[in-house]
Amino acid sequence: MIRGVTVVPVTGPEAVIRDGAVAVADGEIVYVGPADGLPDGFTADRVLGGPGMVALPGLVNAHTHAAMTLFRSYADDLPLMKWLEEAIWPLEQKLIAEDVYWGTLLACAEMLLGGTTTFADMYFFMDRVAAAVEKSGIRASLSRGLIGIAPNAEKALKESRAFVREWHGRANGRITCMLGPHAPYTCPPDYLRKVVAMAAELGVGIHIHVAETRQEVEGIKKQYGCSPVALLAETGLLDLPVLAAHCVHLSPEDIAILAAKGAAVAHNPESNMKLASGIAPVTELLTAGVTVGLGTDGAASNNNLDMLEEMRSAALLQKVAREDPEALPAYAALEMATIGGARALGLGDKIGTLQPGKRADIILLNLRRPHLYPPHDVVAHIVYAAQAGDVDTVIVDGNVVVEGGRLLTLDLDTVLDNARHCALRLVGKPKARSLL
Ligand SMILES: N[C@@H](CCSC[C@H]1O[C@@H](n2cnc3c(=O)[nH]cnc32)[C@H](O)[C@@H]1O)C(=O)O
Ligand SMILES: [Zn+2]
Repeated sequence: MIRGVTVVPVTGPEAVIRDGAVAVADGEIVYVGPADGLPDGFTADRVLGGPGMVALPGLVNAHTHAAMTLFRSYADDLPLMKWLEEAIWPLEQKLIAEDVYWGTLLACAEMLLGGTTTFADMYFFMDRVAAAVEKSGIRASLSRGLIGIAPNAEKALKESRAFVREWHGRANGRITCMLGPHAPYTCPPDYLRKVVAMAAELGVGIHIHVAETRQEVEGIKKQYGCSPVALLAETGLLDLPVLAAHCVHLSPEDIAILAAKGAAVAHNPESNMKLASGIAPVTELLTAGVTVGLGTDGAASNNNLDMLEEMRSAALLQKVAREDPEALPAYAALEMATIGGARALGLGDKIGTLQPGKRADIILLNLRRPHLYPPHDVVAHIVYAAQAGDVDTVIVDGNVVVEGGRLLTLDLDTVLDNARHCALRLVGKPKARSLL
């Protein structure tokens, strides 16, 4: 049980419970409300919380490549295609299973300590990613990245099927799976059709990068005579549950298609800013009724996995883009980082708000900090002023994994040392400013 806290359940813009309580049994939330409204005779084996603490749903990072933490600050200040083709993809050729395991554990440590309880990942060596998720105690939706034009395209598709069969629903349901065709520019329509057939057969959704850059949209138009979104609709991909990352360059028709098909978008404002990809039409997407989650993308293009910071960036970016301070208000950003992301991952019934019947993915922020005083507006504080270091407690699926700002599931020094060792082997000769 959590008590003596302010509860922000993310069930409505005004829903704030002062002196609230959240009770959990068998990993499920059984009560959310005022502390004095708890059922008579309710006893708890363990009581968390205290003055100055705020309980809210764990944050959902709706798009990342966790093991790319190993490439953090390896290649900065480049546009997407140059970054991918000249820096990242050559290094990824050298990745071994061990690297992905330690890189993912590093990401899980960073995310949990910053209040993220769920992430959507697209990468490879996914068995190792799943093992890291299982060990760290975080929740994740995992997709094996598929590049249709690569020599391993068919093999990767087979691997995906085996991966979904083995891992979907594992770790007490903390792990779910999707198929991960990388993007329309790396997966030709015929390949996408095979992915669609397999996803339908397995009963899983699809995680894909869409309309990330102007160059992508122009290339697809030239090759197929339509937009990336229209091309995906044509292959039948949008008839399945879809998590579309980026969606920066969309026409009004594209937005209408996404809305009509019920596709969800993962908005990644910091990655989009850093790679100078552009500004996603988040306000228009929300107005059209599209589900929008929030993601960091990989640490190599962000360069952190901090969802509190990402909420702030999302809100500020919409305001600047539209020259409208009322655009994407604090509560809308908080929704995107919680229930929006949960829905985008197909987990809207399970997580994303604090409500009875949902799994207990709960975080406590400590508001008794100089930069969070005085607390005029708790939601504005969470979005505009809080930092990862304010996360005190993290609960995933009813298990306490962070307490007093310390990770209980992993030995941090071991994770850091192994990640450094992997990074050093990958780059060979460190660059001048490297501290490896
Ligand atoms: N190369 C893999 C499959 C790709 S996994 C997903 C890929 O997405 C790449 N990636 C990361 N961020 C972005 C982005 O913002 N846009 C496009 N691709 C990205 C990432 O580097 C990785 O190569 C194989 O051997 O089968
Ligand atoms: Zn990505």
